Amino acid sequence: MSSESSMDWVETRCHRILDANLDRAREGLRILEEWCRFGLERADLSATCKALRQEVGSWHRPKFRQARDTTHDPGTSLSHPQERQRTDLNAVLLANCARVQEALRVIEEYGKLIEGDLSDRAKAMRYQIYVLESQLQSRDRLSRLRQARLYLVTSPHPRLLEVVEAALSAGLKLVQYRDKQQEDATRLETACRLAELCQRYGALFLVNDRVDLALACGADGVHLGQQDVPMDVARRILGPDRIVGRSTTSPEELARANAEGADYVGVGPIFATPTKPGKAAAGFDYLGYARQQAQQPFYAIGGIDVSNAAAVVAAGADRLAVVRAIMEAPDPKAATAELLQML
Ligand SMILES: Cc1ncc(COP(=O)(O)OP(=O)(O)O)c(N)n1
Ligand SMILES: Cc1nc(C(=O)O)sc1CCOP(=O)(O)O
Ligand SMILES: [Mg+2]
Repeated sequence: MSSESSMDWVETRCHRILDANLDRAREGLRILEEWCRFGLERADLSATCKALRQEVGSWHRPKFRQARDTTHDPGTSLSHPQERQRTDLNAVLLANCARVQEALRVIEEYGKLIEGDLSDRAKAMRYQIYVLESQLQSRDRLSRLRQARLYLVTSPHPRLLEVVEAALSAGLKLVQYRDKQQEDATRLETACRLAELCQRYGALFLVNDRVDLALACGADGVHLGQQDVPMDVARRILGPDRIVGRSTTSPEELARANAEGADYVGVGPIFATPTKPGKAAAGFDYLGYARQQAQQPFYAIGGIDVSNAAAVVAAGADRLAVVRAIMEAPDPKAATAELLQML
């Protein structure tokens, strides 16, 4: 093969690679656009996806399409089990964000051999997709939070991961790691393991009190009490895309949580509880008040289990947070399933 033809040979194959990845990027953007438009009903996000998709389309030169040779493409029959698996909507969004990012990375690299401007534009767009992914994750976190009716707040347990996994296997979708005794190194390690476990089950994972630990383990958010850092500090540290919850026990505390834009609030303790000794019950009166006044999802908490969950729901709670009802259950999976059934 002469050097000229070998150059043509490489160039033709680079055109094929660019052709395939331009299609891949456009297809992935279309999938994200459909959720933004019909799922989130977010005109701004769907317009962003549409504009990005149109721009990628404008890069698709005829010479790239002419290089297409699907018949001899060995990749058409290749597949990986993970490509067929989508555990939930979030997995669809994440997989297609990754698909677009990878395609743009390929266009950026091979574009350097063909068209420098194309490479630069692919690199710039890739960073836009990272931002879009965070926005989708944030919207997704809040929509997943709204769907989560049962909230497990953990307590120290010799087989903590096992208990939490049992509850996750029953369909639990919201976990908060709460441990006031351990030293930080152990808490960080446990938080990281719980974060990984929850991600595997498509559940949201938050850390109690400690914004630093929440940041370090990549948690979906943090739960703040009345004595913890201000909400704006937590958001500045975690970024705008994470969930920040606040405990409330009174109309004054609820008003403050509403004003500071808490993503959700705890409402309790409904009943006095040994898990939080010394805190008087706020009772059904405050629960009824919160139902009227809360401007965000609220979780009734404090002394709740299967024996009184129906009464708490009847008194106005749509969502429940529990510690002992699952952490101290002989069968955490069954206890979780029963509570979910009641919600
Ligand atoms: C969902 C939920 N609601 C309330 C609390 C209590 O938080 P806080 O007031 O910070 O008290 P401690 O949990 O820190 O003892 C919570 N953790 N989760
Ligand atoms: C962690 C916590 N916060 C509360 C509040 O009212 O803010 S009550 C509580 C403990 C709830 O434990 P159990 O489900 O075992 O009663
Ligand atoms: Mg606290």
